[in-house]
Amino acid sequence: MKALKVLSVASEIYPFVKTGGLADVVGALPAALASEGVAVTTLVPGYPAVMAAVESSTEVYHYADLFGVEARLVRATVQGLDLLVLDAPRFFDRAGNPYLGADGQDWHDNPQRFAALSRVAADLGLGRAPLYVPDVVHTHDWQTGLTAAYLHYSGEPHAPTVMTVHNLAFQGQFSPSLLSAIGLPPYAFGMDGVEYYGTIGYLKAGLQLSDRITTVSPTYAAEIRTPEGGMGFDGLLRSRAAVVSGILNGIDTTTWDPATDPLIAAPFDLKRIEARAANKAALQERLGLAIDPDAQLFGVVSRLTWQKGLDLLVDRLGILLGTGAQLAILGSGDATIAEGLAYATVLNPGRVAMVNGYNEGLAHQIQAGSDVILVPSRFEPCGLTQLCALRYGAIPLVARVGGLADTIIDANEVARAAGIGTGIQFGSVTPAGLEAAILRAAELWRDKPYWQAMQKNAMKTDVSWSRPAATYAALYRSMVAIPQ
Ligand SMILES: Nc1ncnc2c1ncn2[C@@H]1O[C@H](COP(=O)(O)OP(=O)(O)O[C@H]2O[C@H](CO)[C@@H](O)[C@H](O)[C@H]2O)[C@@H](O)[C@H]1O
Repeated sequence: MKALKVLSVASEIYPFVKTGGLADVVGALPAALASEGVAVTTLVPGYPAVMAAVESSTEVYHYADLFGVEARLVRATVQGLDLLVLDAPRFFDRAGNPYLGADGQDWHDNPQRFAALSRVAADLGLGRAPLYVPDVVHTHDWQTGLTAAYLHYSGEPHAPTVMTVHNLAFQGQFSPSLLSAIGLPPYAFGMDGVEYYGTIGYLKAGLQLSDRITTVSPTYAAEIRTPEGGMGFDGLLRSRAAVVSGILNGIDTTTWDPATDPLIAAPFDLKRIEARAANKAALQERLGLAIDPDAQLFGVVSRLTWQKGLDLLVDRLGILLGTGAQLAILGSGDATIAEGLAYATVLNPGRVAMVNGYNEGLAHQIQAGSDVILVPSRFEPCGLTQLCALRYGAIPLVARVGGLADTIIDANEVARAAGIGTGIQFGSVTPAGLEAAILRAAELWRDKPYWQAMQKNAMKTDVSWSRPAATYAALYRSMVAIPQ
């Protein structure tokens, strides 16, 4: 079968630039899809970290004036990834976060920066760079949403588009006065175009004008079509329900392999599950927690935002500690949430530890050494942390929302009797809901044979990219038949 050429377009990609799970998925898709006969090329902005990684490249296109700046589009293979890099120094050669300046505010020219990324993706989709012409254009999140608009308003034949929503909370809304500056015609500013509650909506444009829409779990695909979960887009998504689907994320099972992980203290697998104990002791030691094999150790690896529900944990910390448990947190983000958690460590030395920051090694150690991984999210499109937890035999305790609902089998009475169950879910994402789940976790912890059965069930769960990749490949193949 002829390899299908898919242009994936995103504002971040692991291992070069990551602020969240989007980067992990964008970085993992190419390898996962290669075995499905799909050749993915990823278009990303030329941030300093990306430019530094590019050793040699070929120029594919040159822009004398891309929304006011000069730019080159170059192609390079870096660490096995086939990249198209938008080298536009005046937009992307800036230290720090892809979206925010050192003052924590959005870069003032974000509308132009991400319009430029989308404009280039559209030019490729229109076949304007003969060195690379994709069969399908796959965009991710609001930063690439205008791609579908540029293609649509070109009025020319072009590659079909699919947009994946990793998080509906980030919508990219900008002033309508920018319409001509970002190269859109006046008639694009309507309900069936890019207009969104009086603004130009980048995510709106993608959701309205892409041929297909996916999100990262079936449950989230259903939730976003409801007023509670739609964040303003439920009506649009209901009207486009026929082209909306949910495809679960996977994780890189080579990087996340407890049998070979060089970042953890002691390797283990299904047959040597008892070796987890050495990882637990090493983690307790590293974080200054009491070295106690019997204390149930809860771990958190998370962005600290309202979405992730960690304020609920602060609220019910007393309950958790009351069961004799310990808590290890790694997170970065919202200063108020971080302060609440840091204060808890001061009050509970040896029982609560918090590391504020981004740390990959520690993330692996928390997965390998914790007994439970907490993910009390208010909403969760898919979630990767609980997938890593399954693979590492750390029992996920999760809110029953989005991809968390789809990936964890709750160890309720029926599941327990049947010997199935991979984790603990709670339905009401409130302090009381979390409290009940923590108390259930404590009770299950006392039933050691069942706890170990759960760990084994968890570790046997397929969290790889193989099934999702096959589903994406089938979707792309169904799209190349779309007449434009
Ligand atoms: N301080 C830290 N140090 C080290 N590692 C850290 C870390 N904080 C987070 N991580 C890791 O980064 C990844 C983030 O994944 P999430 O699924 O939580 O993504 P996020 O909510 O950012 O993204 C959105 O996109 C992804 C991808 O589609 C969806 O799964 C998700 O539901 C959606 O909200 C996880 O592997 C996590 O362990």
